Amino acid sequence: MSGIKTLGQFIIEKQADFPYAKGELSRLLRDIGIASKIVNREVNKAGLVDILGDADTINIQGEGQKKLDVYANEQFISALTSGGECCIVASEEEDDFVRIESPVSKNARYIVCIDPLDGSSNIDINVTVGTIFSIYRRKSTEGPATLDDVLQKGTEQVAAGYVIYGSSTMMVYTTGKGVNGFTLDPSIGEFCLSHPNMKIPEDGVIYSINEGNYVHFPEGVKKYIKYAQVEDKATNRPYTSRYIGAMAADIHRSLIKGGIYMYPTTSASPKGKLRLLYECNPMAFIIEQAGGIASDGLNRILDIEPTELHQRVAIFVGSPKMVKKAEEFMAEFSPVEKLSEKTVEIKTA
Ligand SMILES: O=P(O)(O)OC[C@H]1O[C@](O)(COP(=O)(O)O)[C@@H](O)[C@@H]1O
Ligand SMILES: [Mg+2]
Ligand SMILES: [Mg+2]
Repeated sequence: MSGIKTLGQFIIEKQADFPYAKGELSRLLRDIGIASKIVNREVNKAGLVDILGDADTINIQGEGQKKLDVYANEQFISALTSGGECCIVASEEEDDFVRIESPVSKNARYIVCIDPLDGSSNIDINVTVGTIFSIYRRKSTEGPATLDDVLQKGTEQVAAGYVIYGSSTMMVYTTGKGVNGFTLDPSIGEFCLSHPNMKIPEDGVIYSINEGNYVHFPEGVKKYIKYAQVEDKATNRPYTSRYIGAMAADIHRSLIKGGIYMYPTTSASPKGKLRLLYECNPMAFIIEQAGGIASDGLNRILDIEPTELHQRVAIFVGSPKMVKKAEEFMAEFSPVEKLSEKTVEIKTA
């Protein structure tokens, strides 16, 4: 056979990295791969069938759902239900976590957190969208899995990945032993290893942020953006600005080319906009595994203790040199510091 290695073959080969594992995680990844191929099929013909546009429903986040948000959510839950390895799915599109109670999942011990369709506002205009997922092991096997099993820190992830439905369709994932990327070959209907052992460049020249929110950004972010725009040949500035509006795609670009992606707090979203469980933790795990950094501007994303299912958080993620620089600005101008300065002012007045 040719030198092609399919996702299925790769997963089986990597099973040897986990000698005590029974293949459940591999089967879970396989199920996610299958659902993503079904979603890919619909995304690719979205303009031809009645699947574009709004679903006329609102999710728990208060965001209008697209028909494809709903469709992708159903496909992933259905694949994870019939696969038998998942006991709970926590989805961005569901108000509460979904407990999987089928005869085949009786002994299932994995939790999947998922953003079934990321960047869904791109779908109507034929621009890249994605899927982001994160996998945890249940804390205990006693009784039914609970919310406590879902609310684990990002450091507890056993695997995470994303799929981007772009000019080609790719799945990128990690099980904590590096990052590998697979491109869907439509002629054989298989994800094939195309980007082995992915490493993010140490530095980059692309910054990615929704600059329309500029006036609402914290001072540290405003200062970083100005820094990015100043001419300085020694540090390759001014940087280039790029923003697709689908986190998975924007971070994928950083992973390949180097760069920083930021979604800070704003006055409209004082806790940040992106979701810790479905978006930030999985992308942070992948980027760290590729040699990058992911923080909320001051603290490592993976160390944040989740307290609620749909928790939001600020994120600065990408090439280590760029994220460290942005963190320097955040530390210098953080509200915490400002608050203490203010306290001093009040005390001395
Ligand atoms: O339009 P904004 O505010 O820049 O937000 C874009 C961000 O929101 C998201 O689209 C949220 O994803 P969903 O489509 O899953 O809700 C991110 O992927 C993206 O980076
Ligand atoms: Mg999203
Ligand atoms: Mg989504």
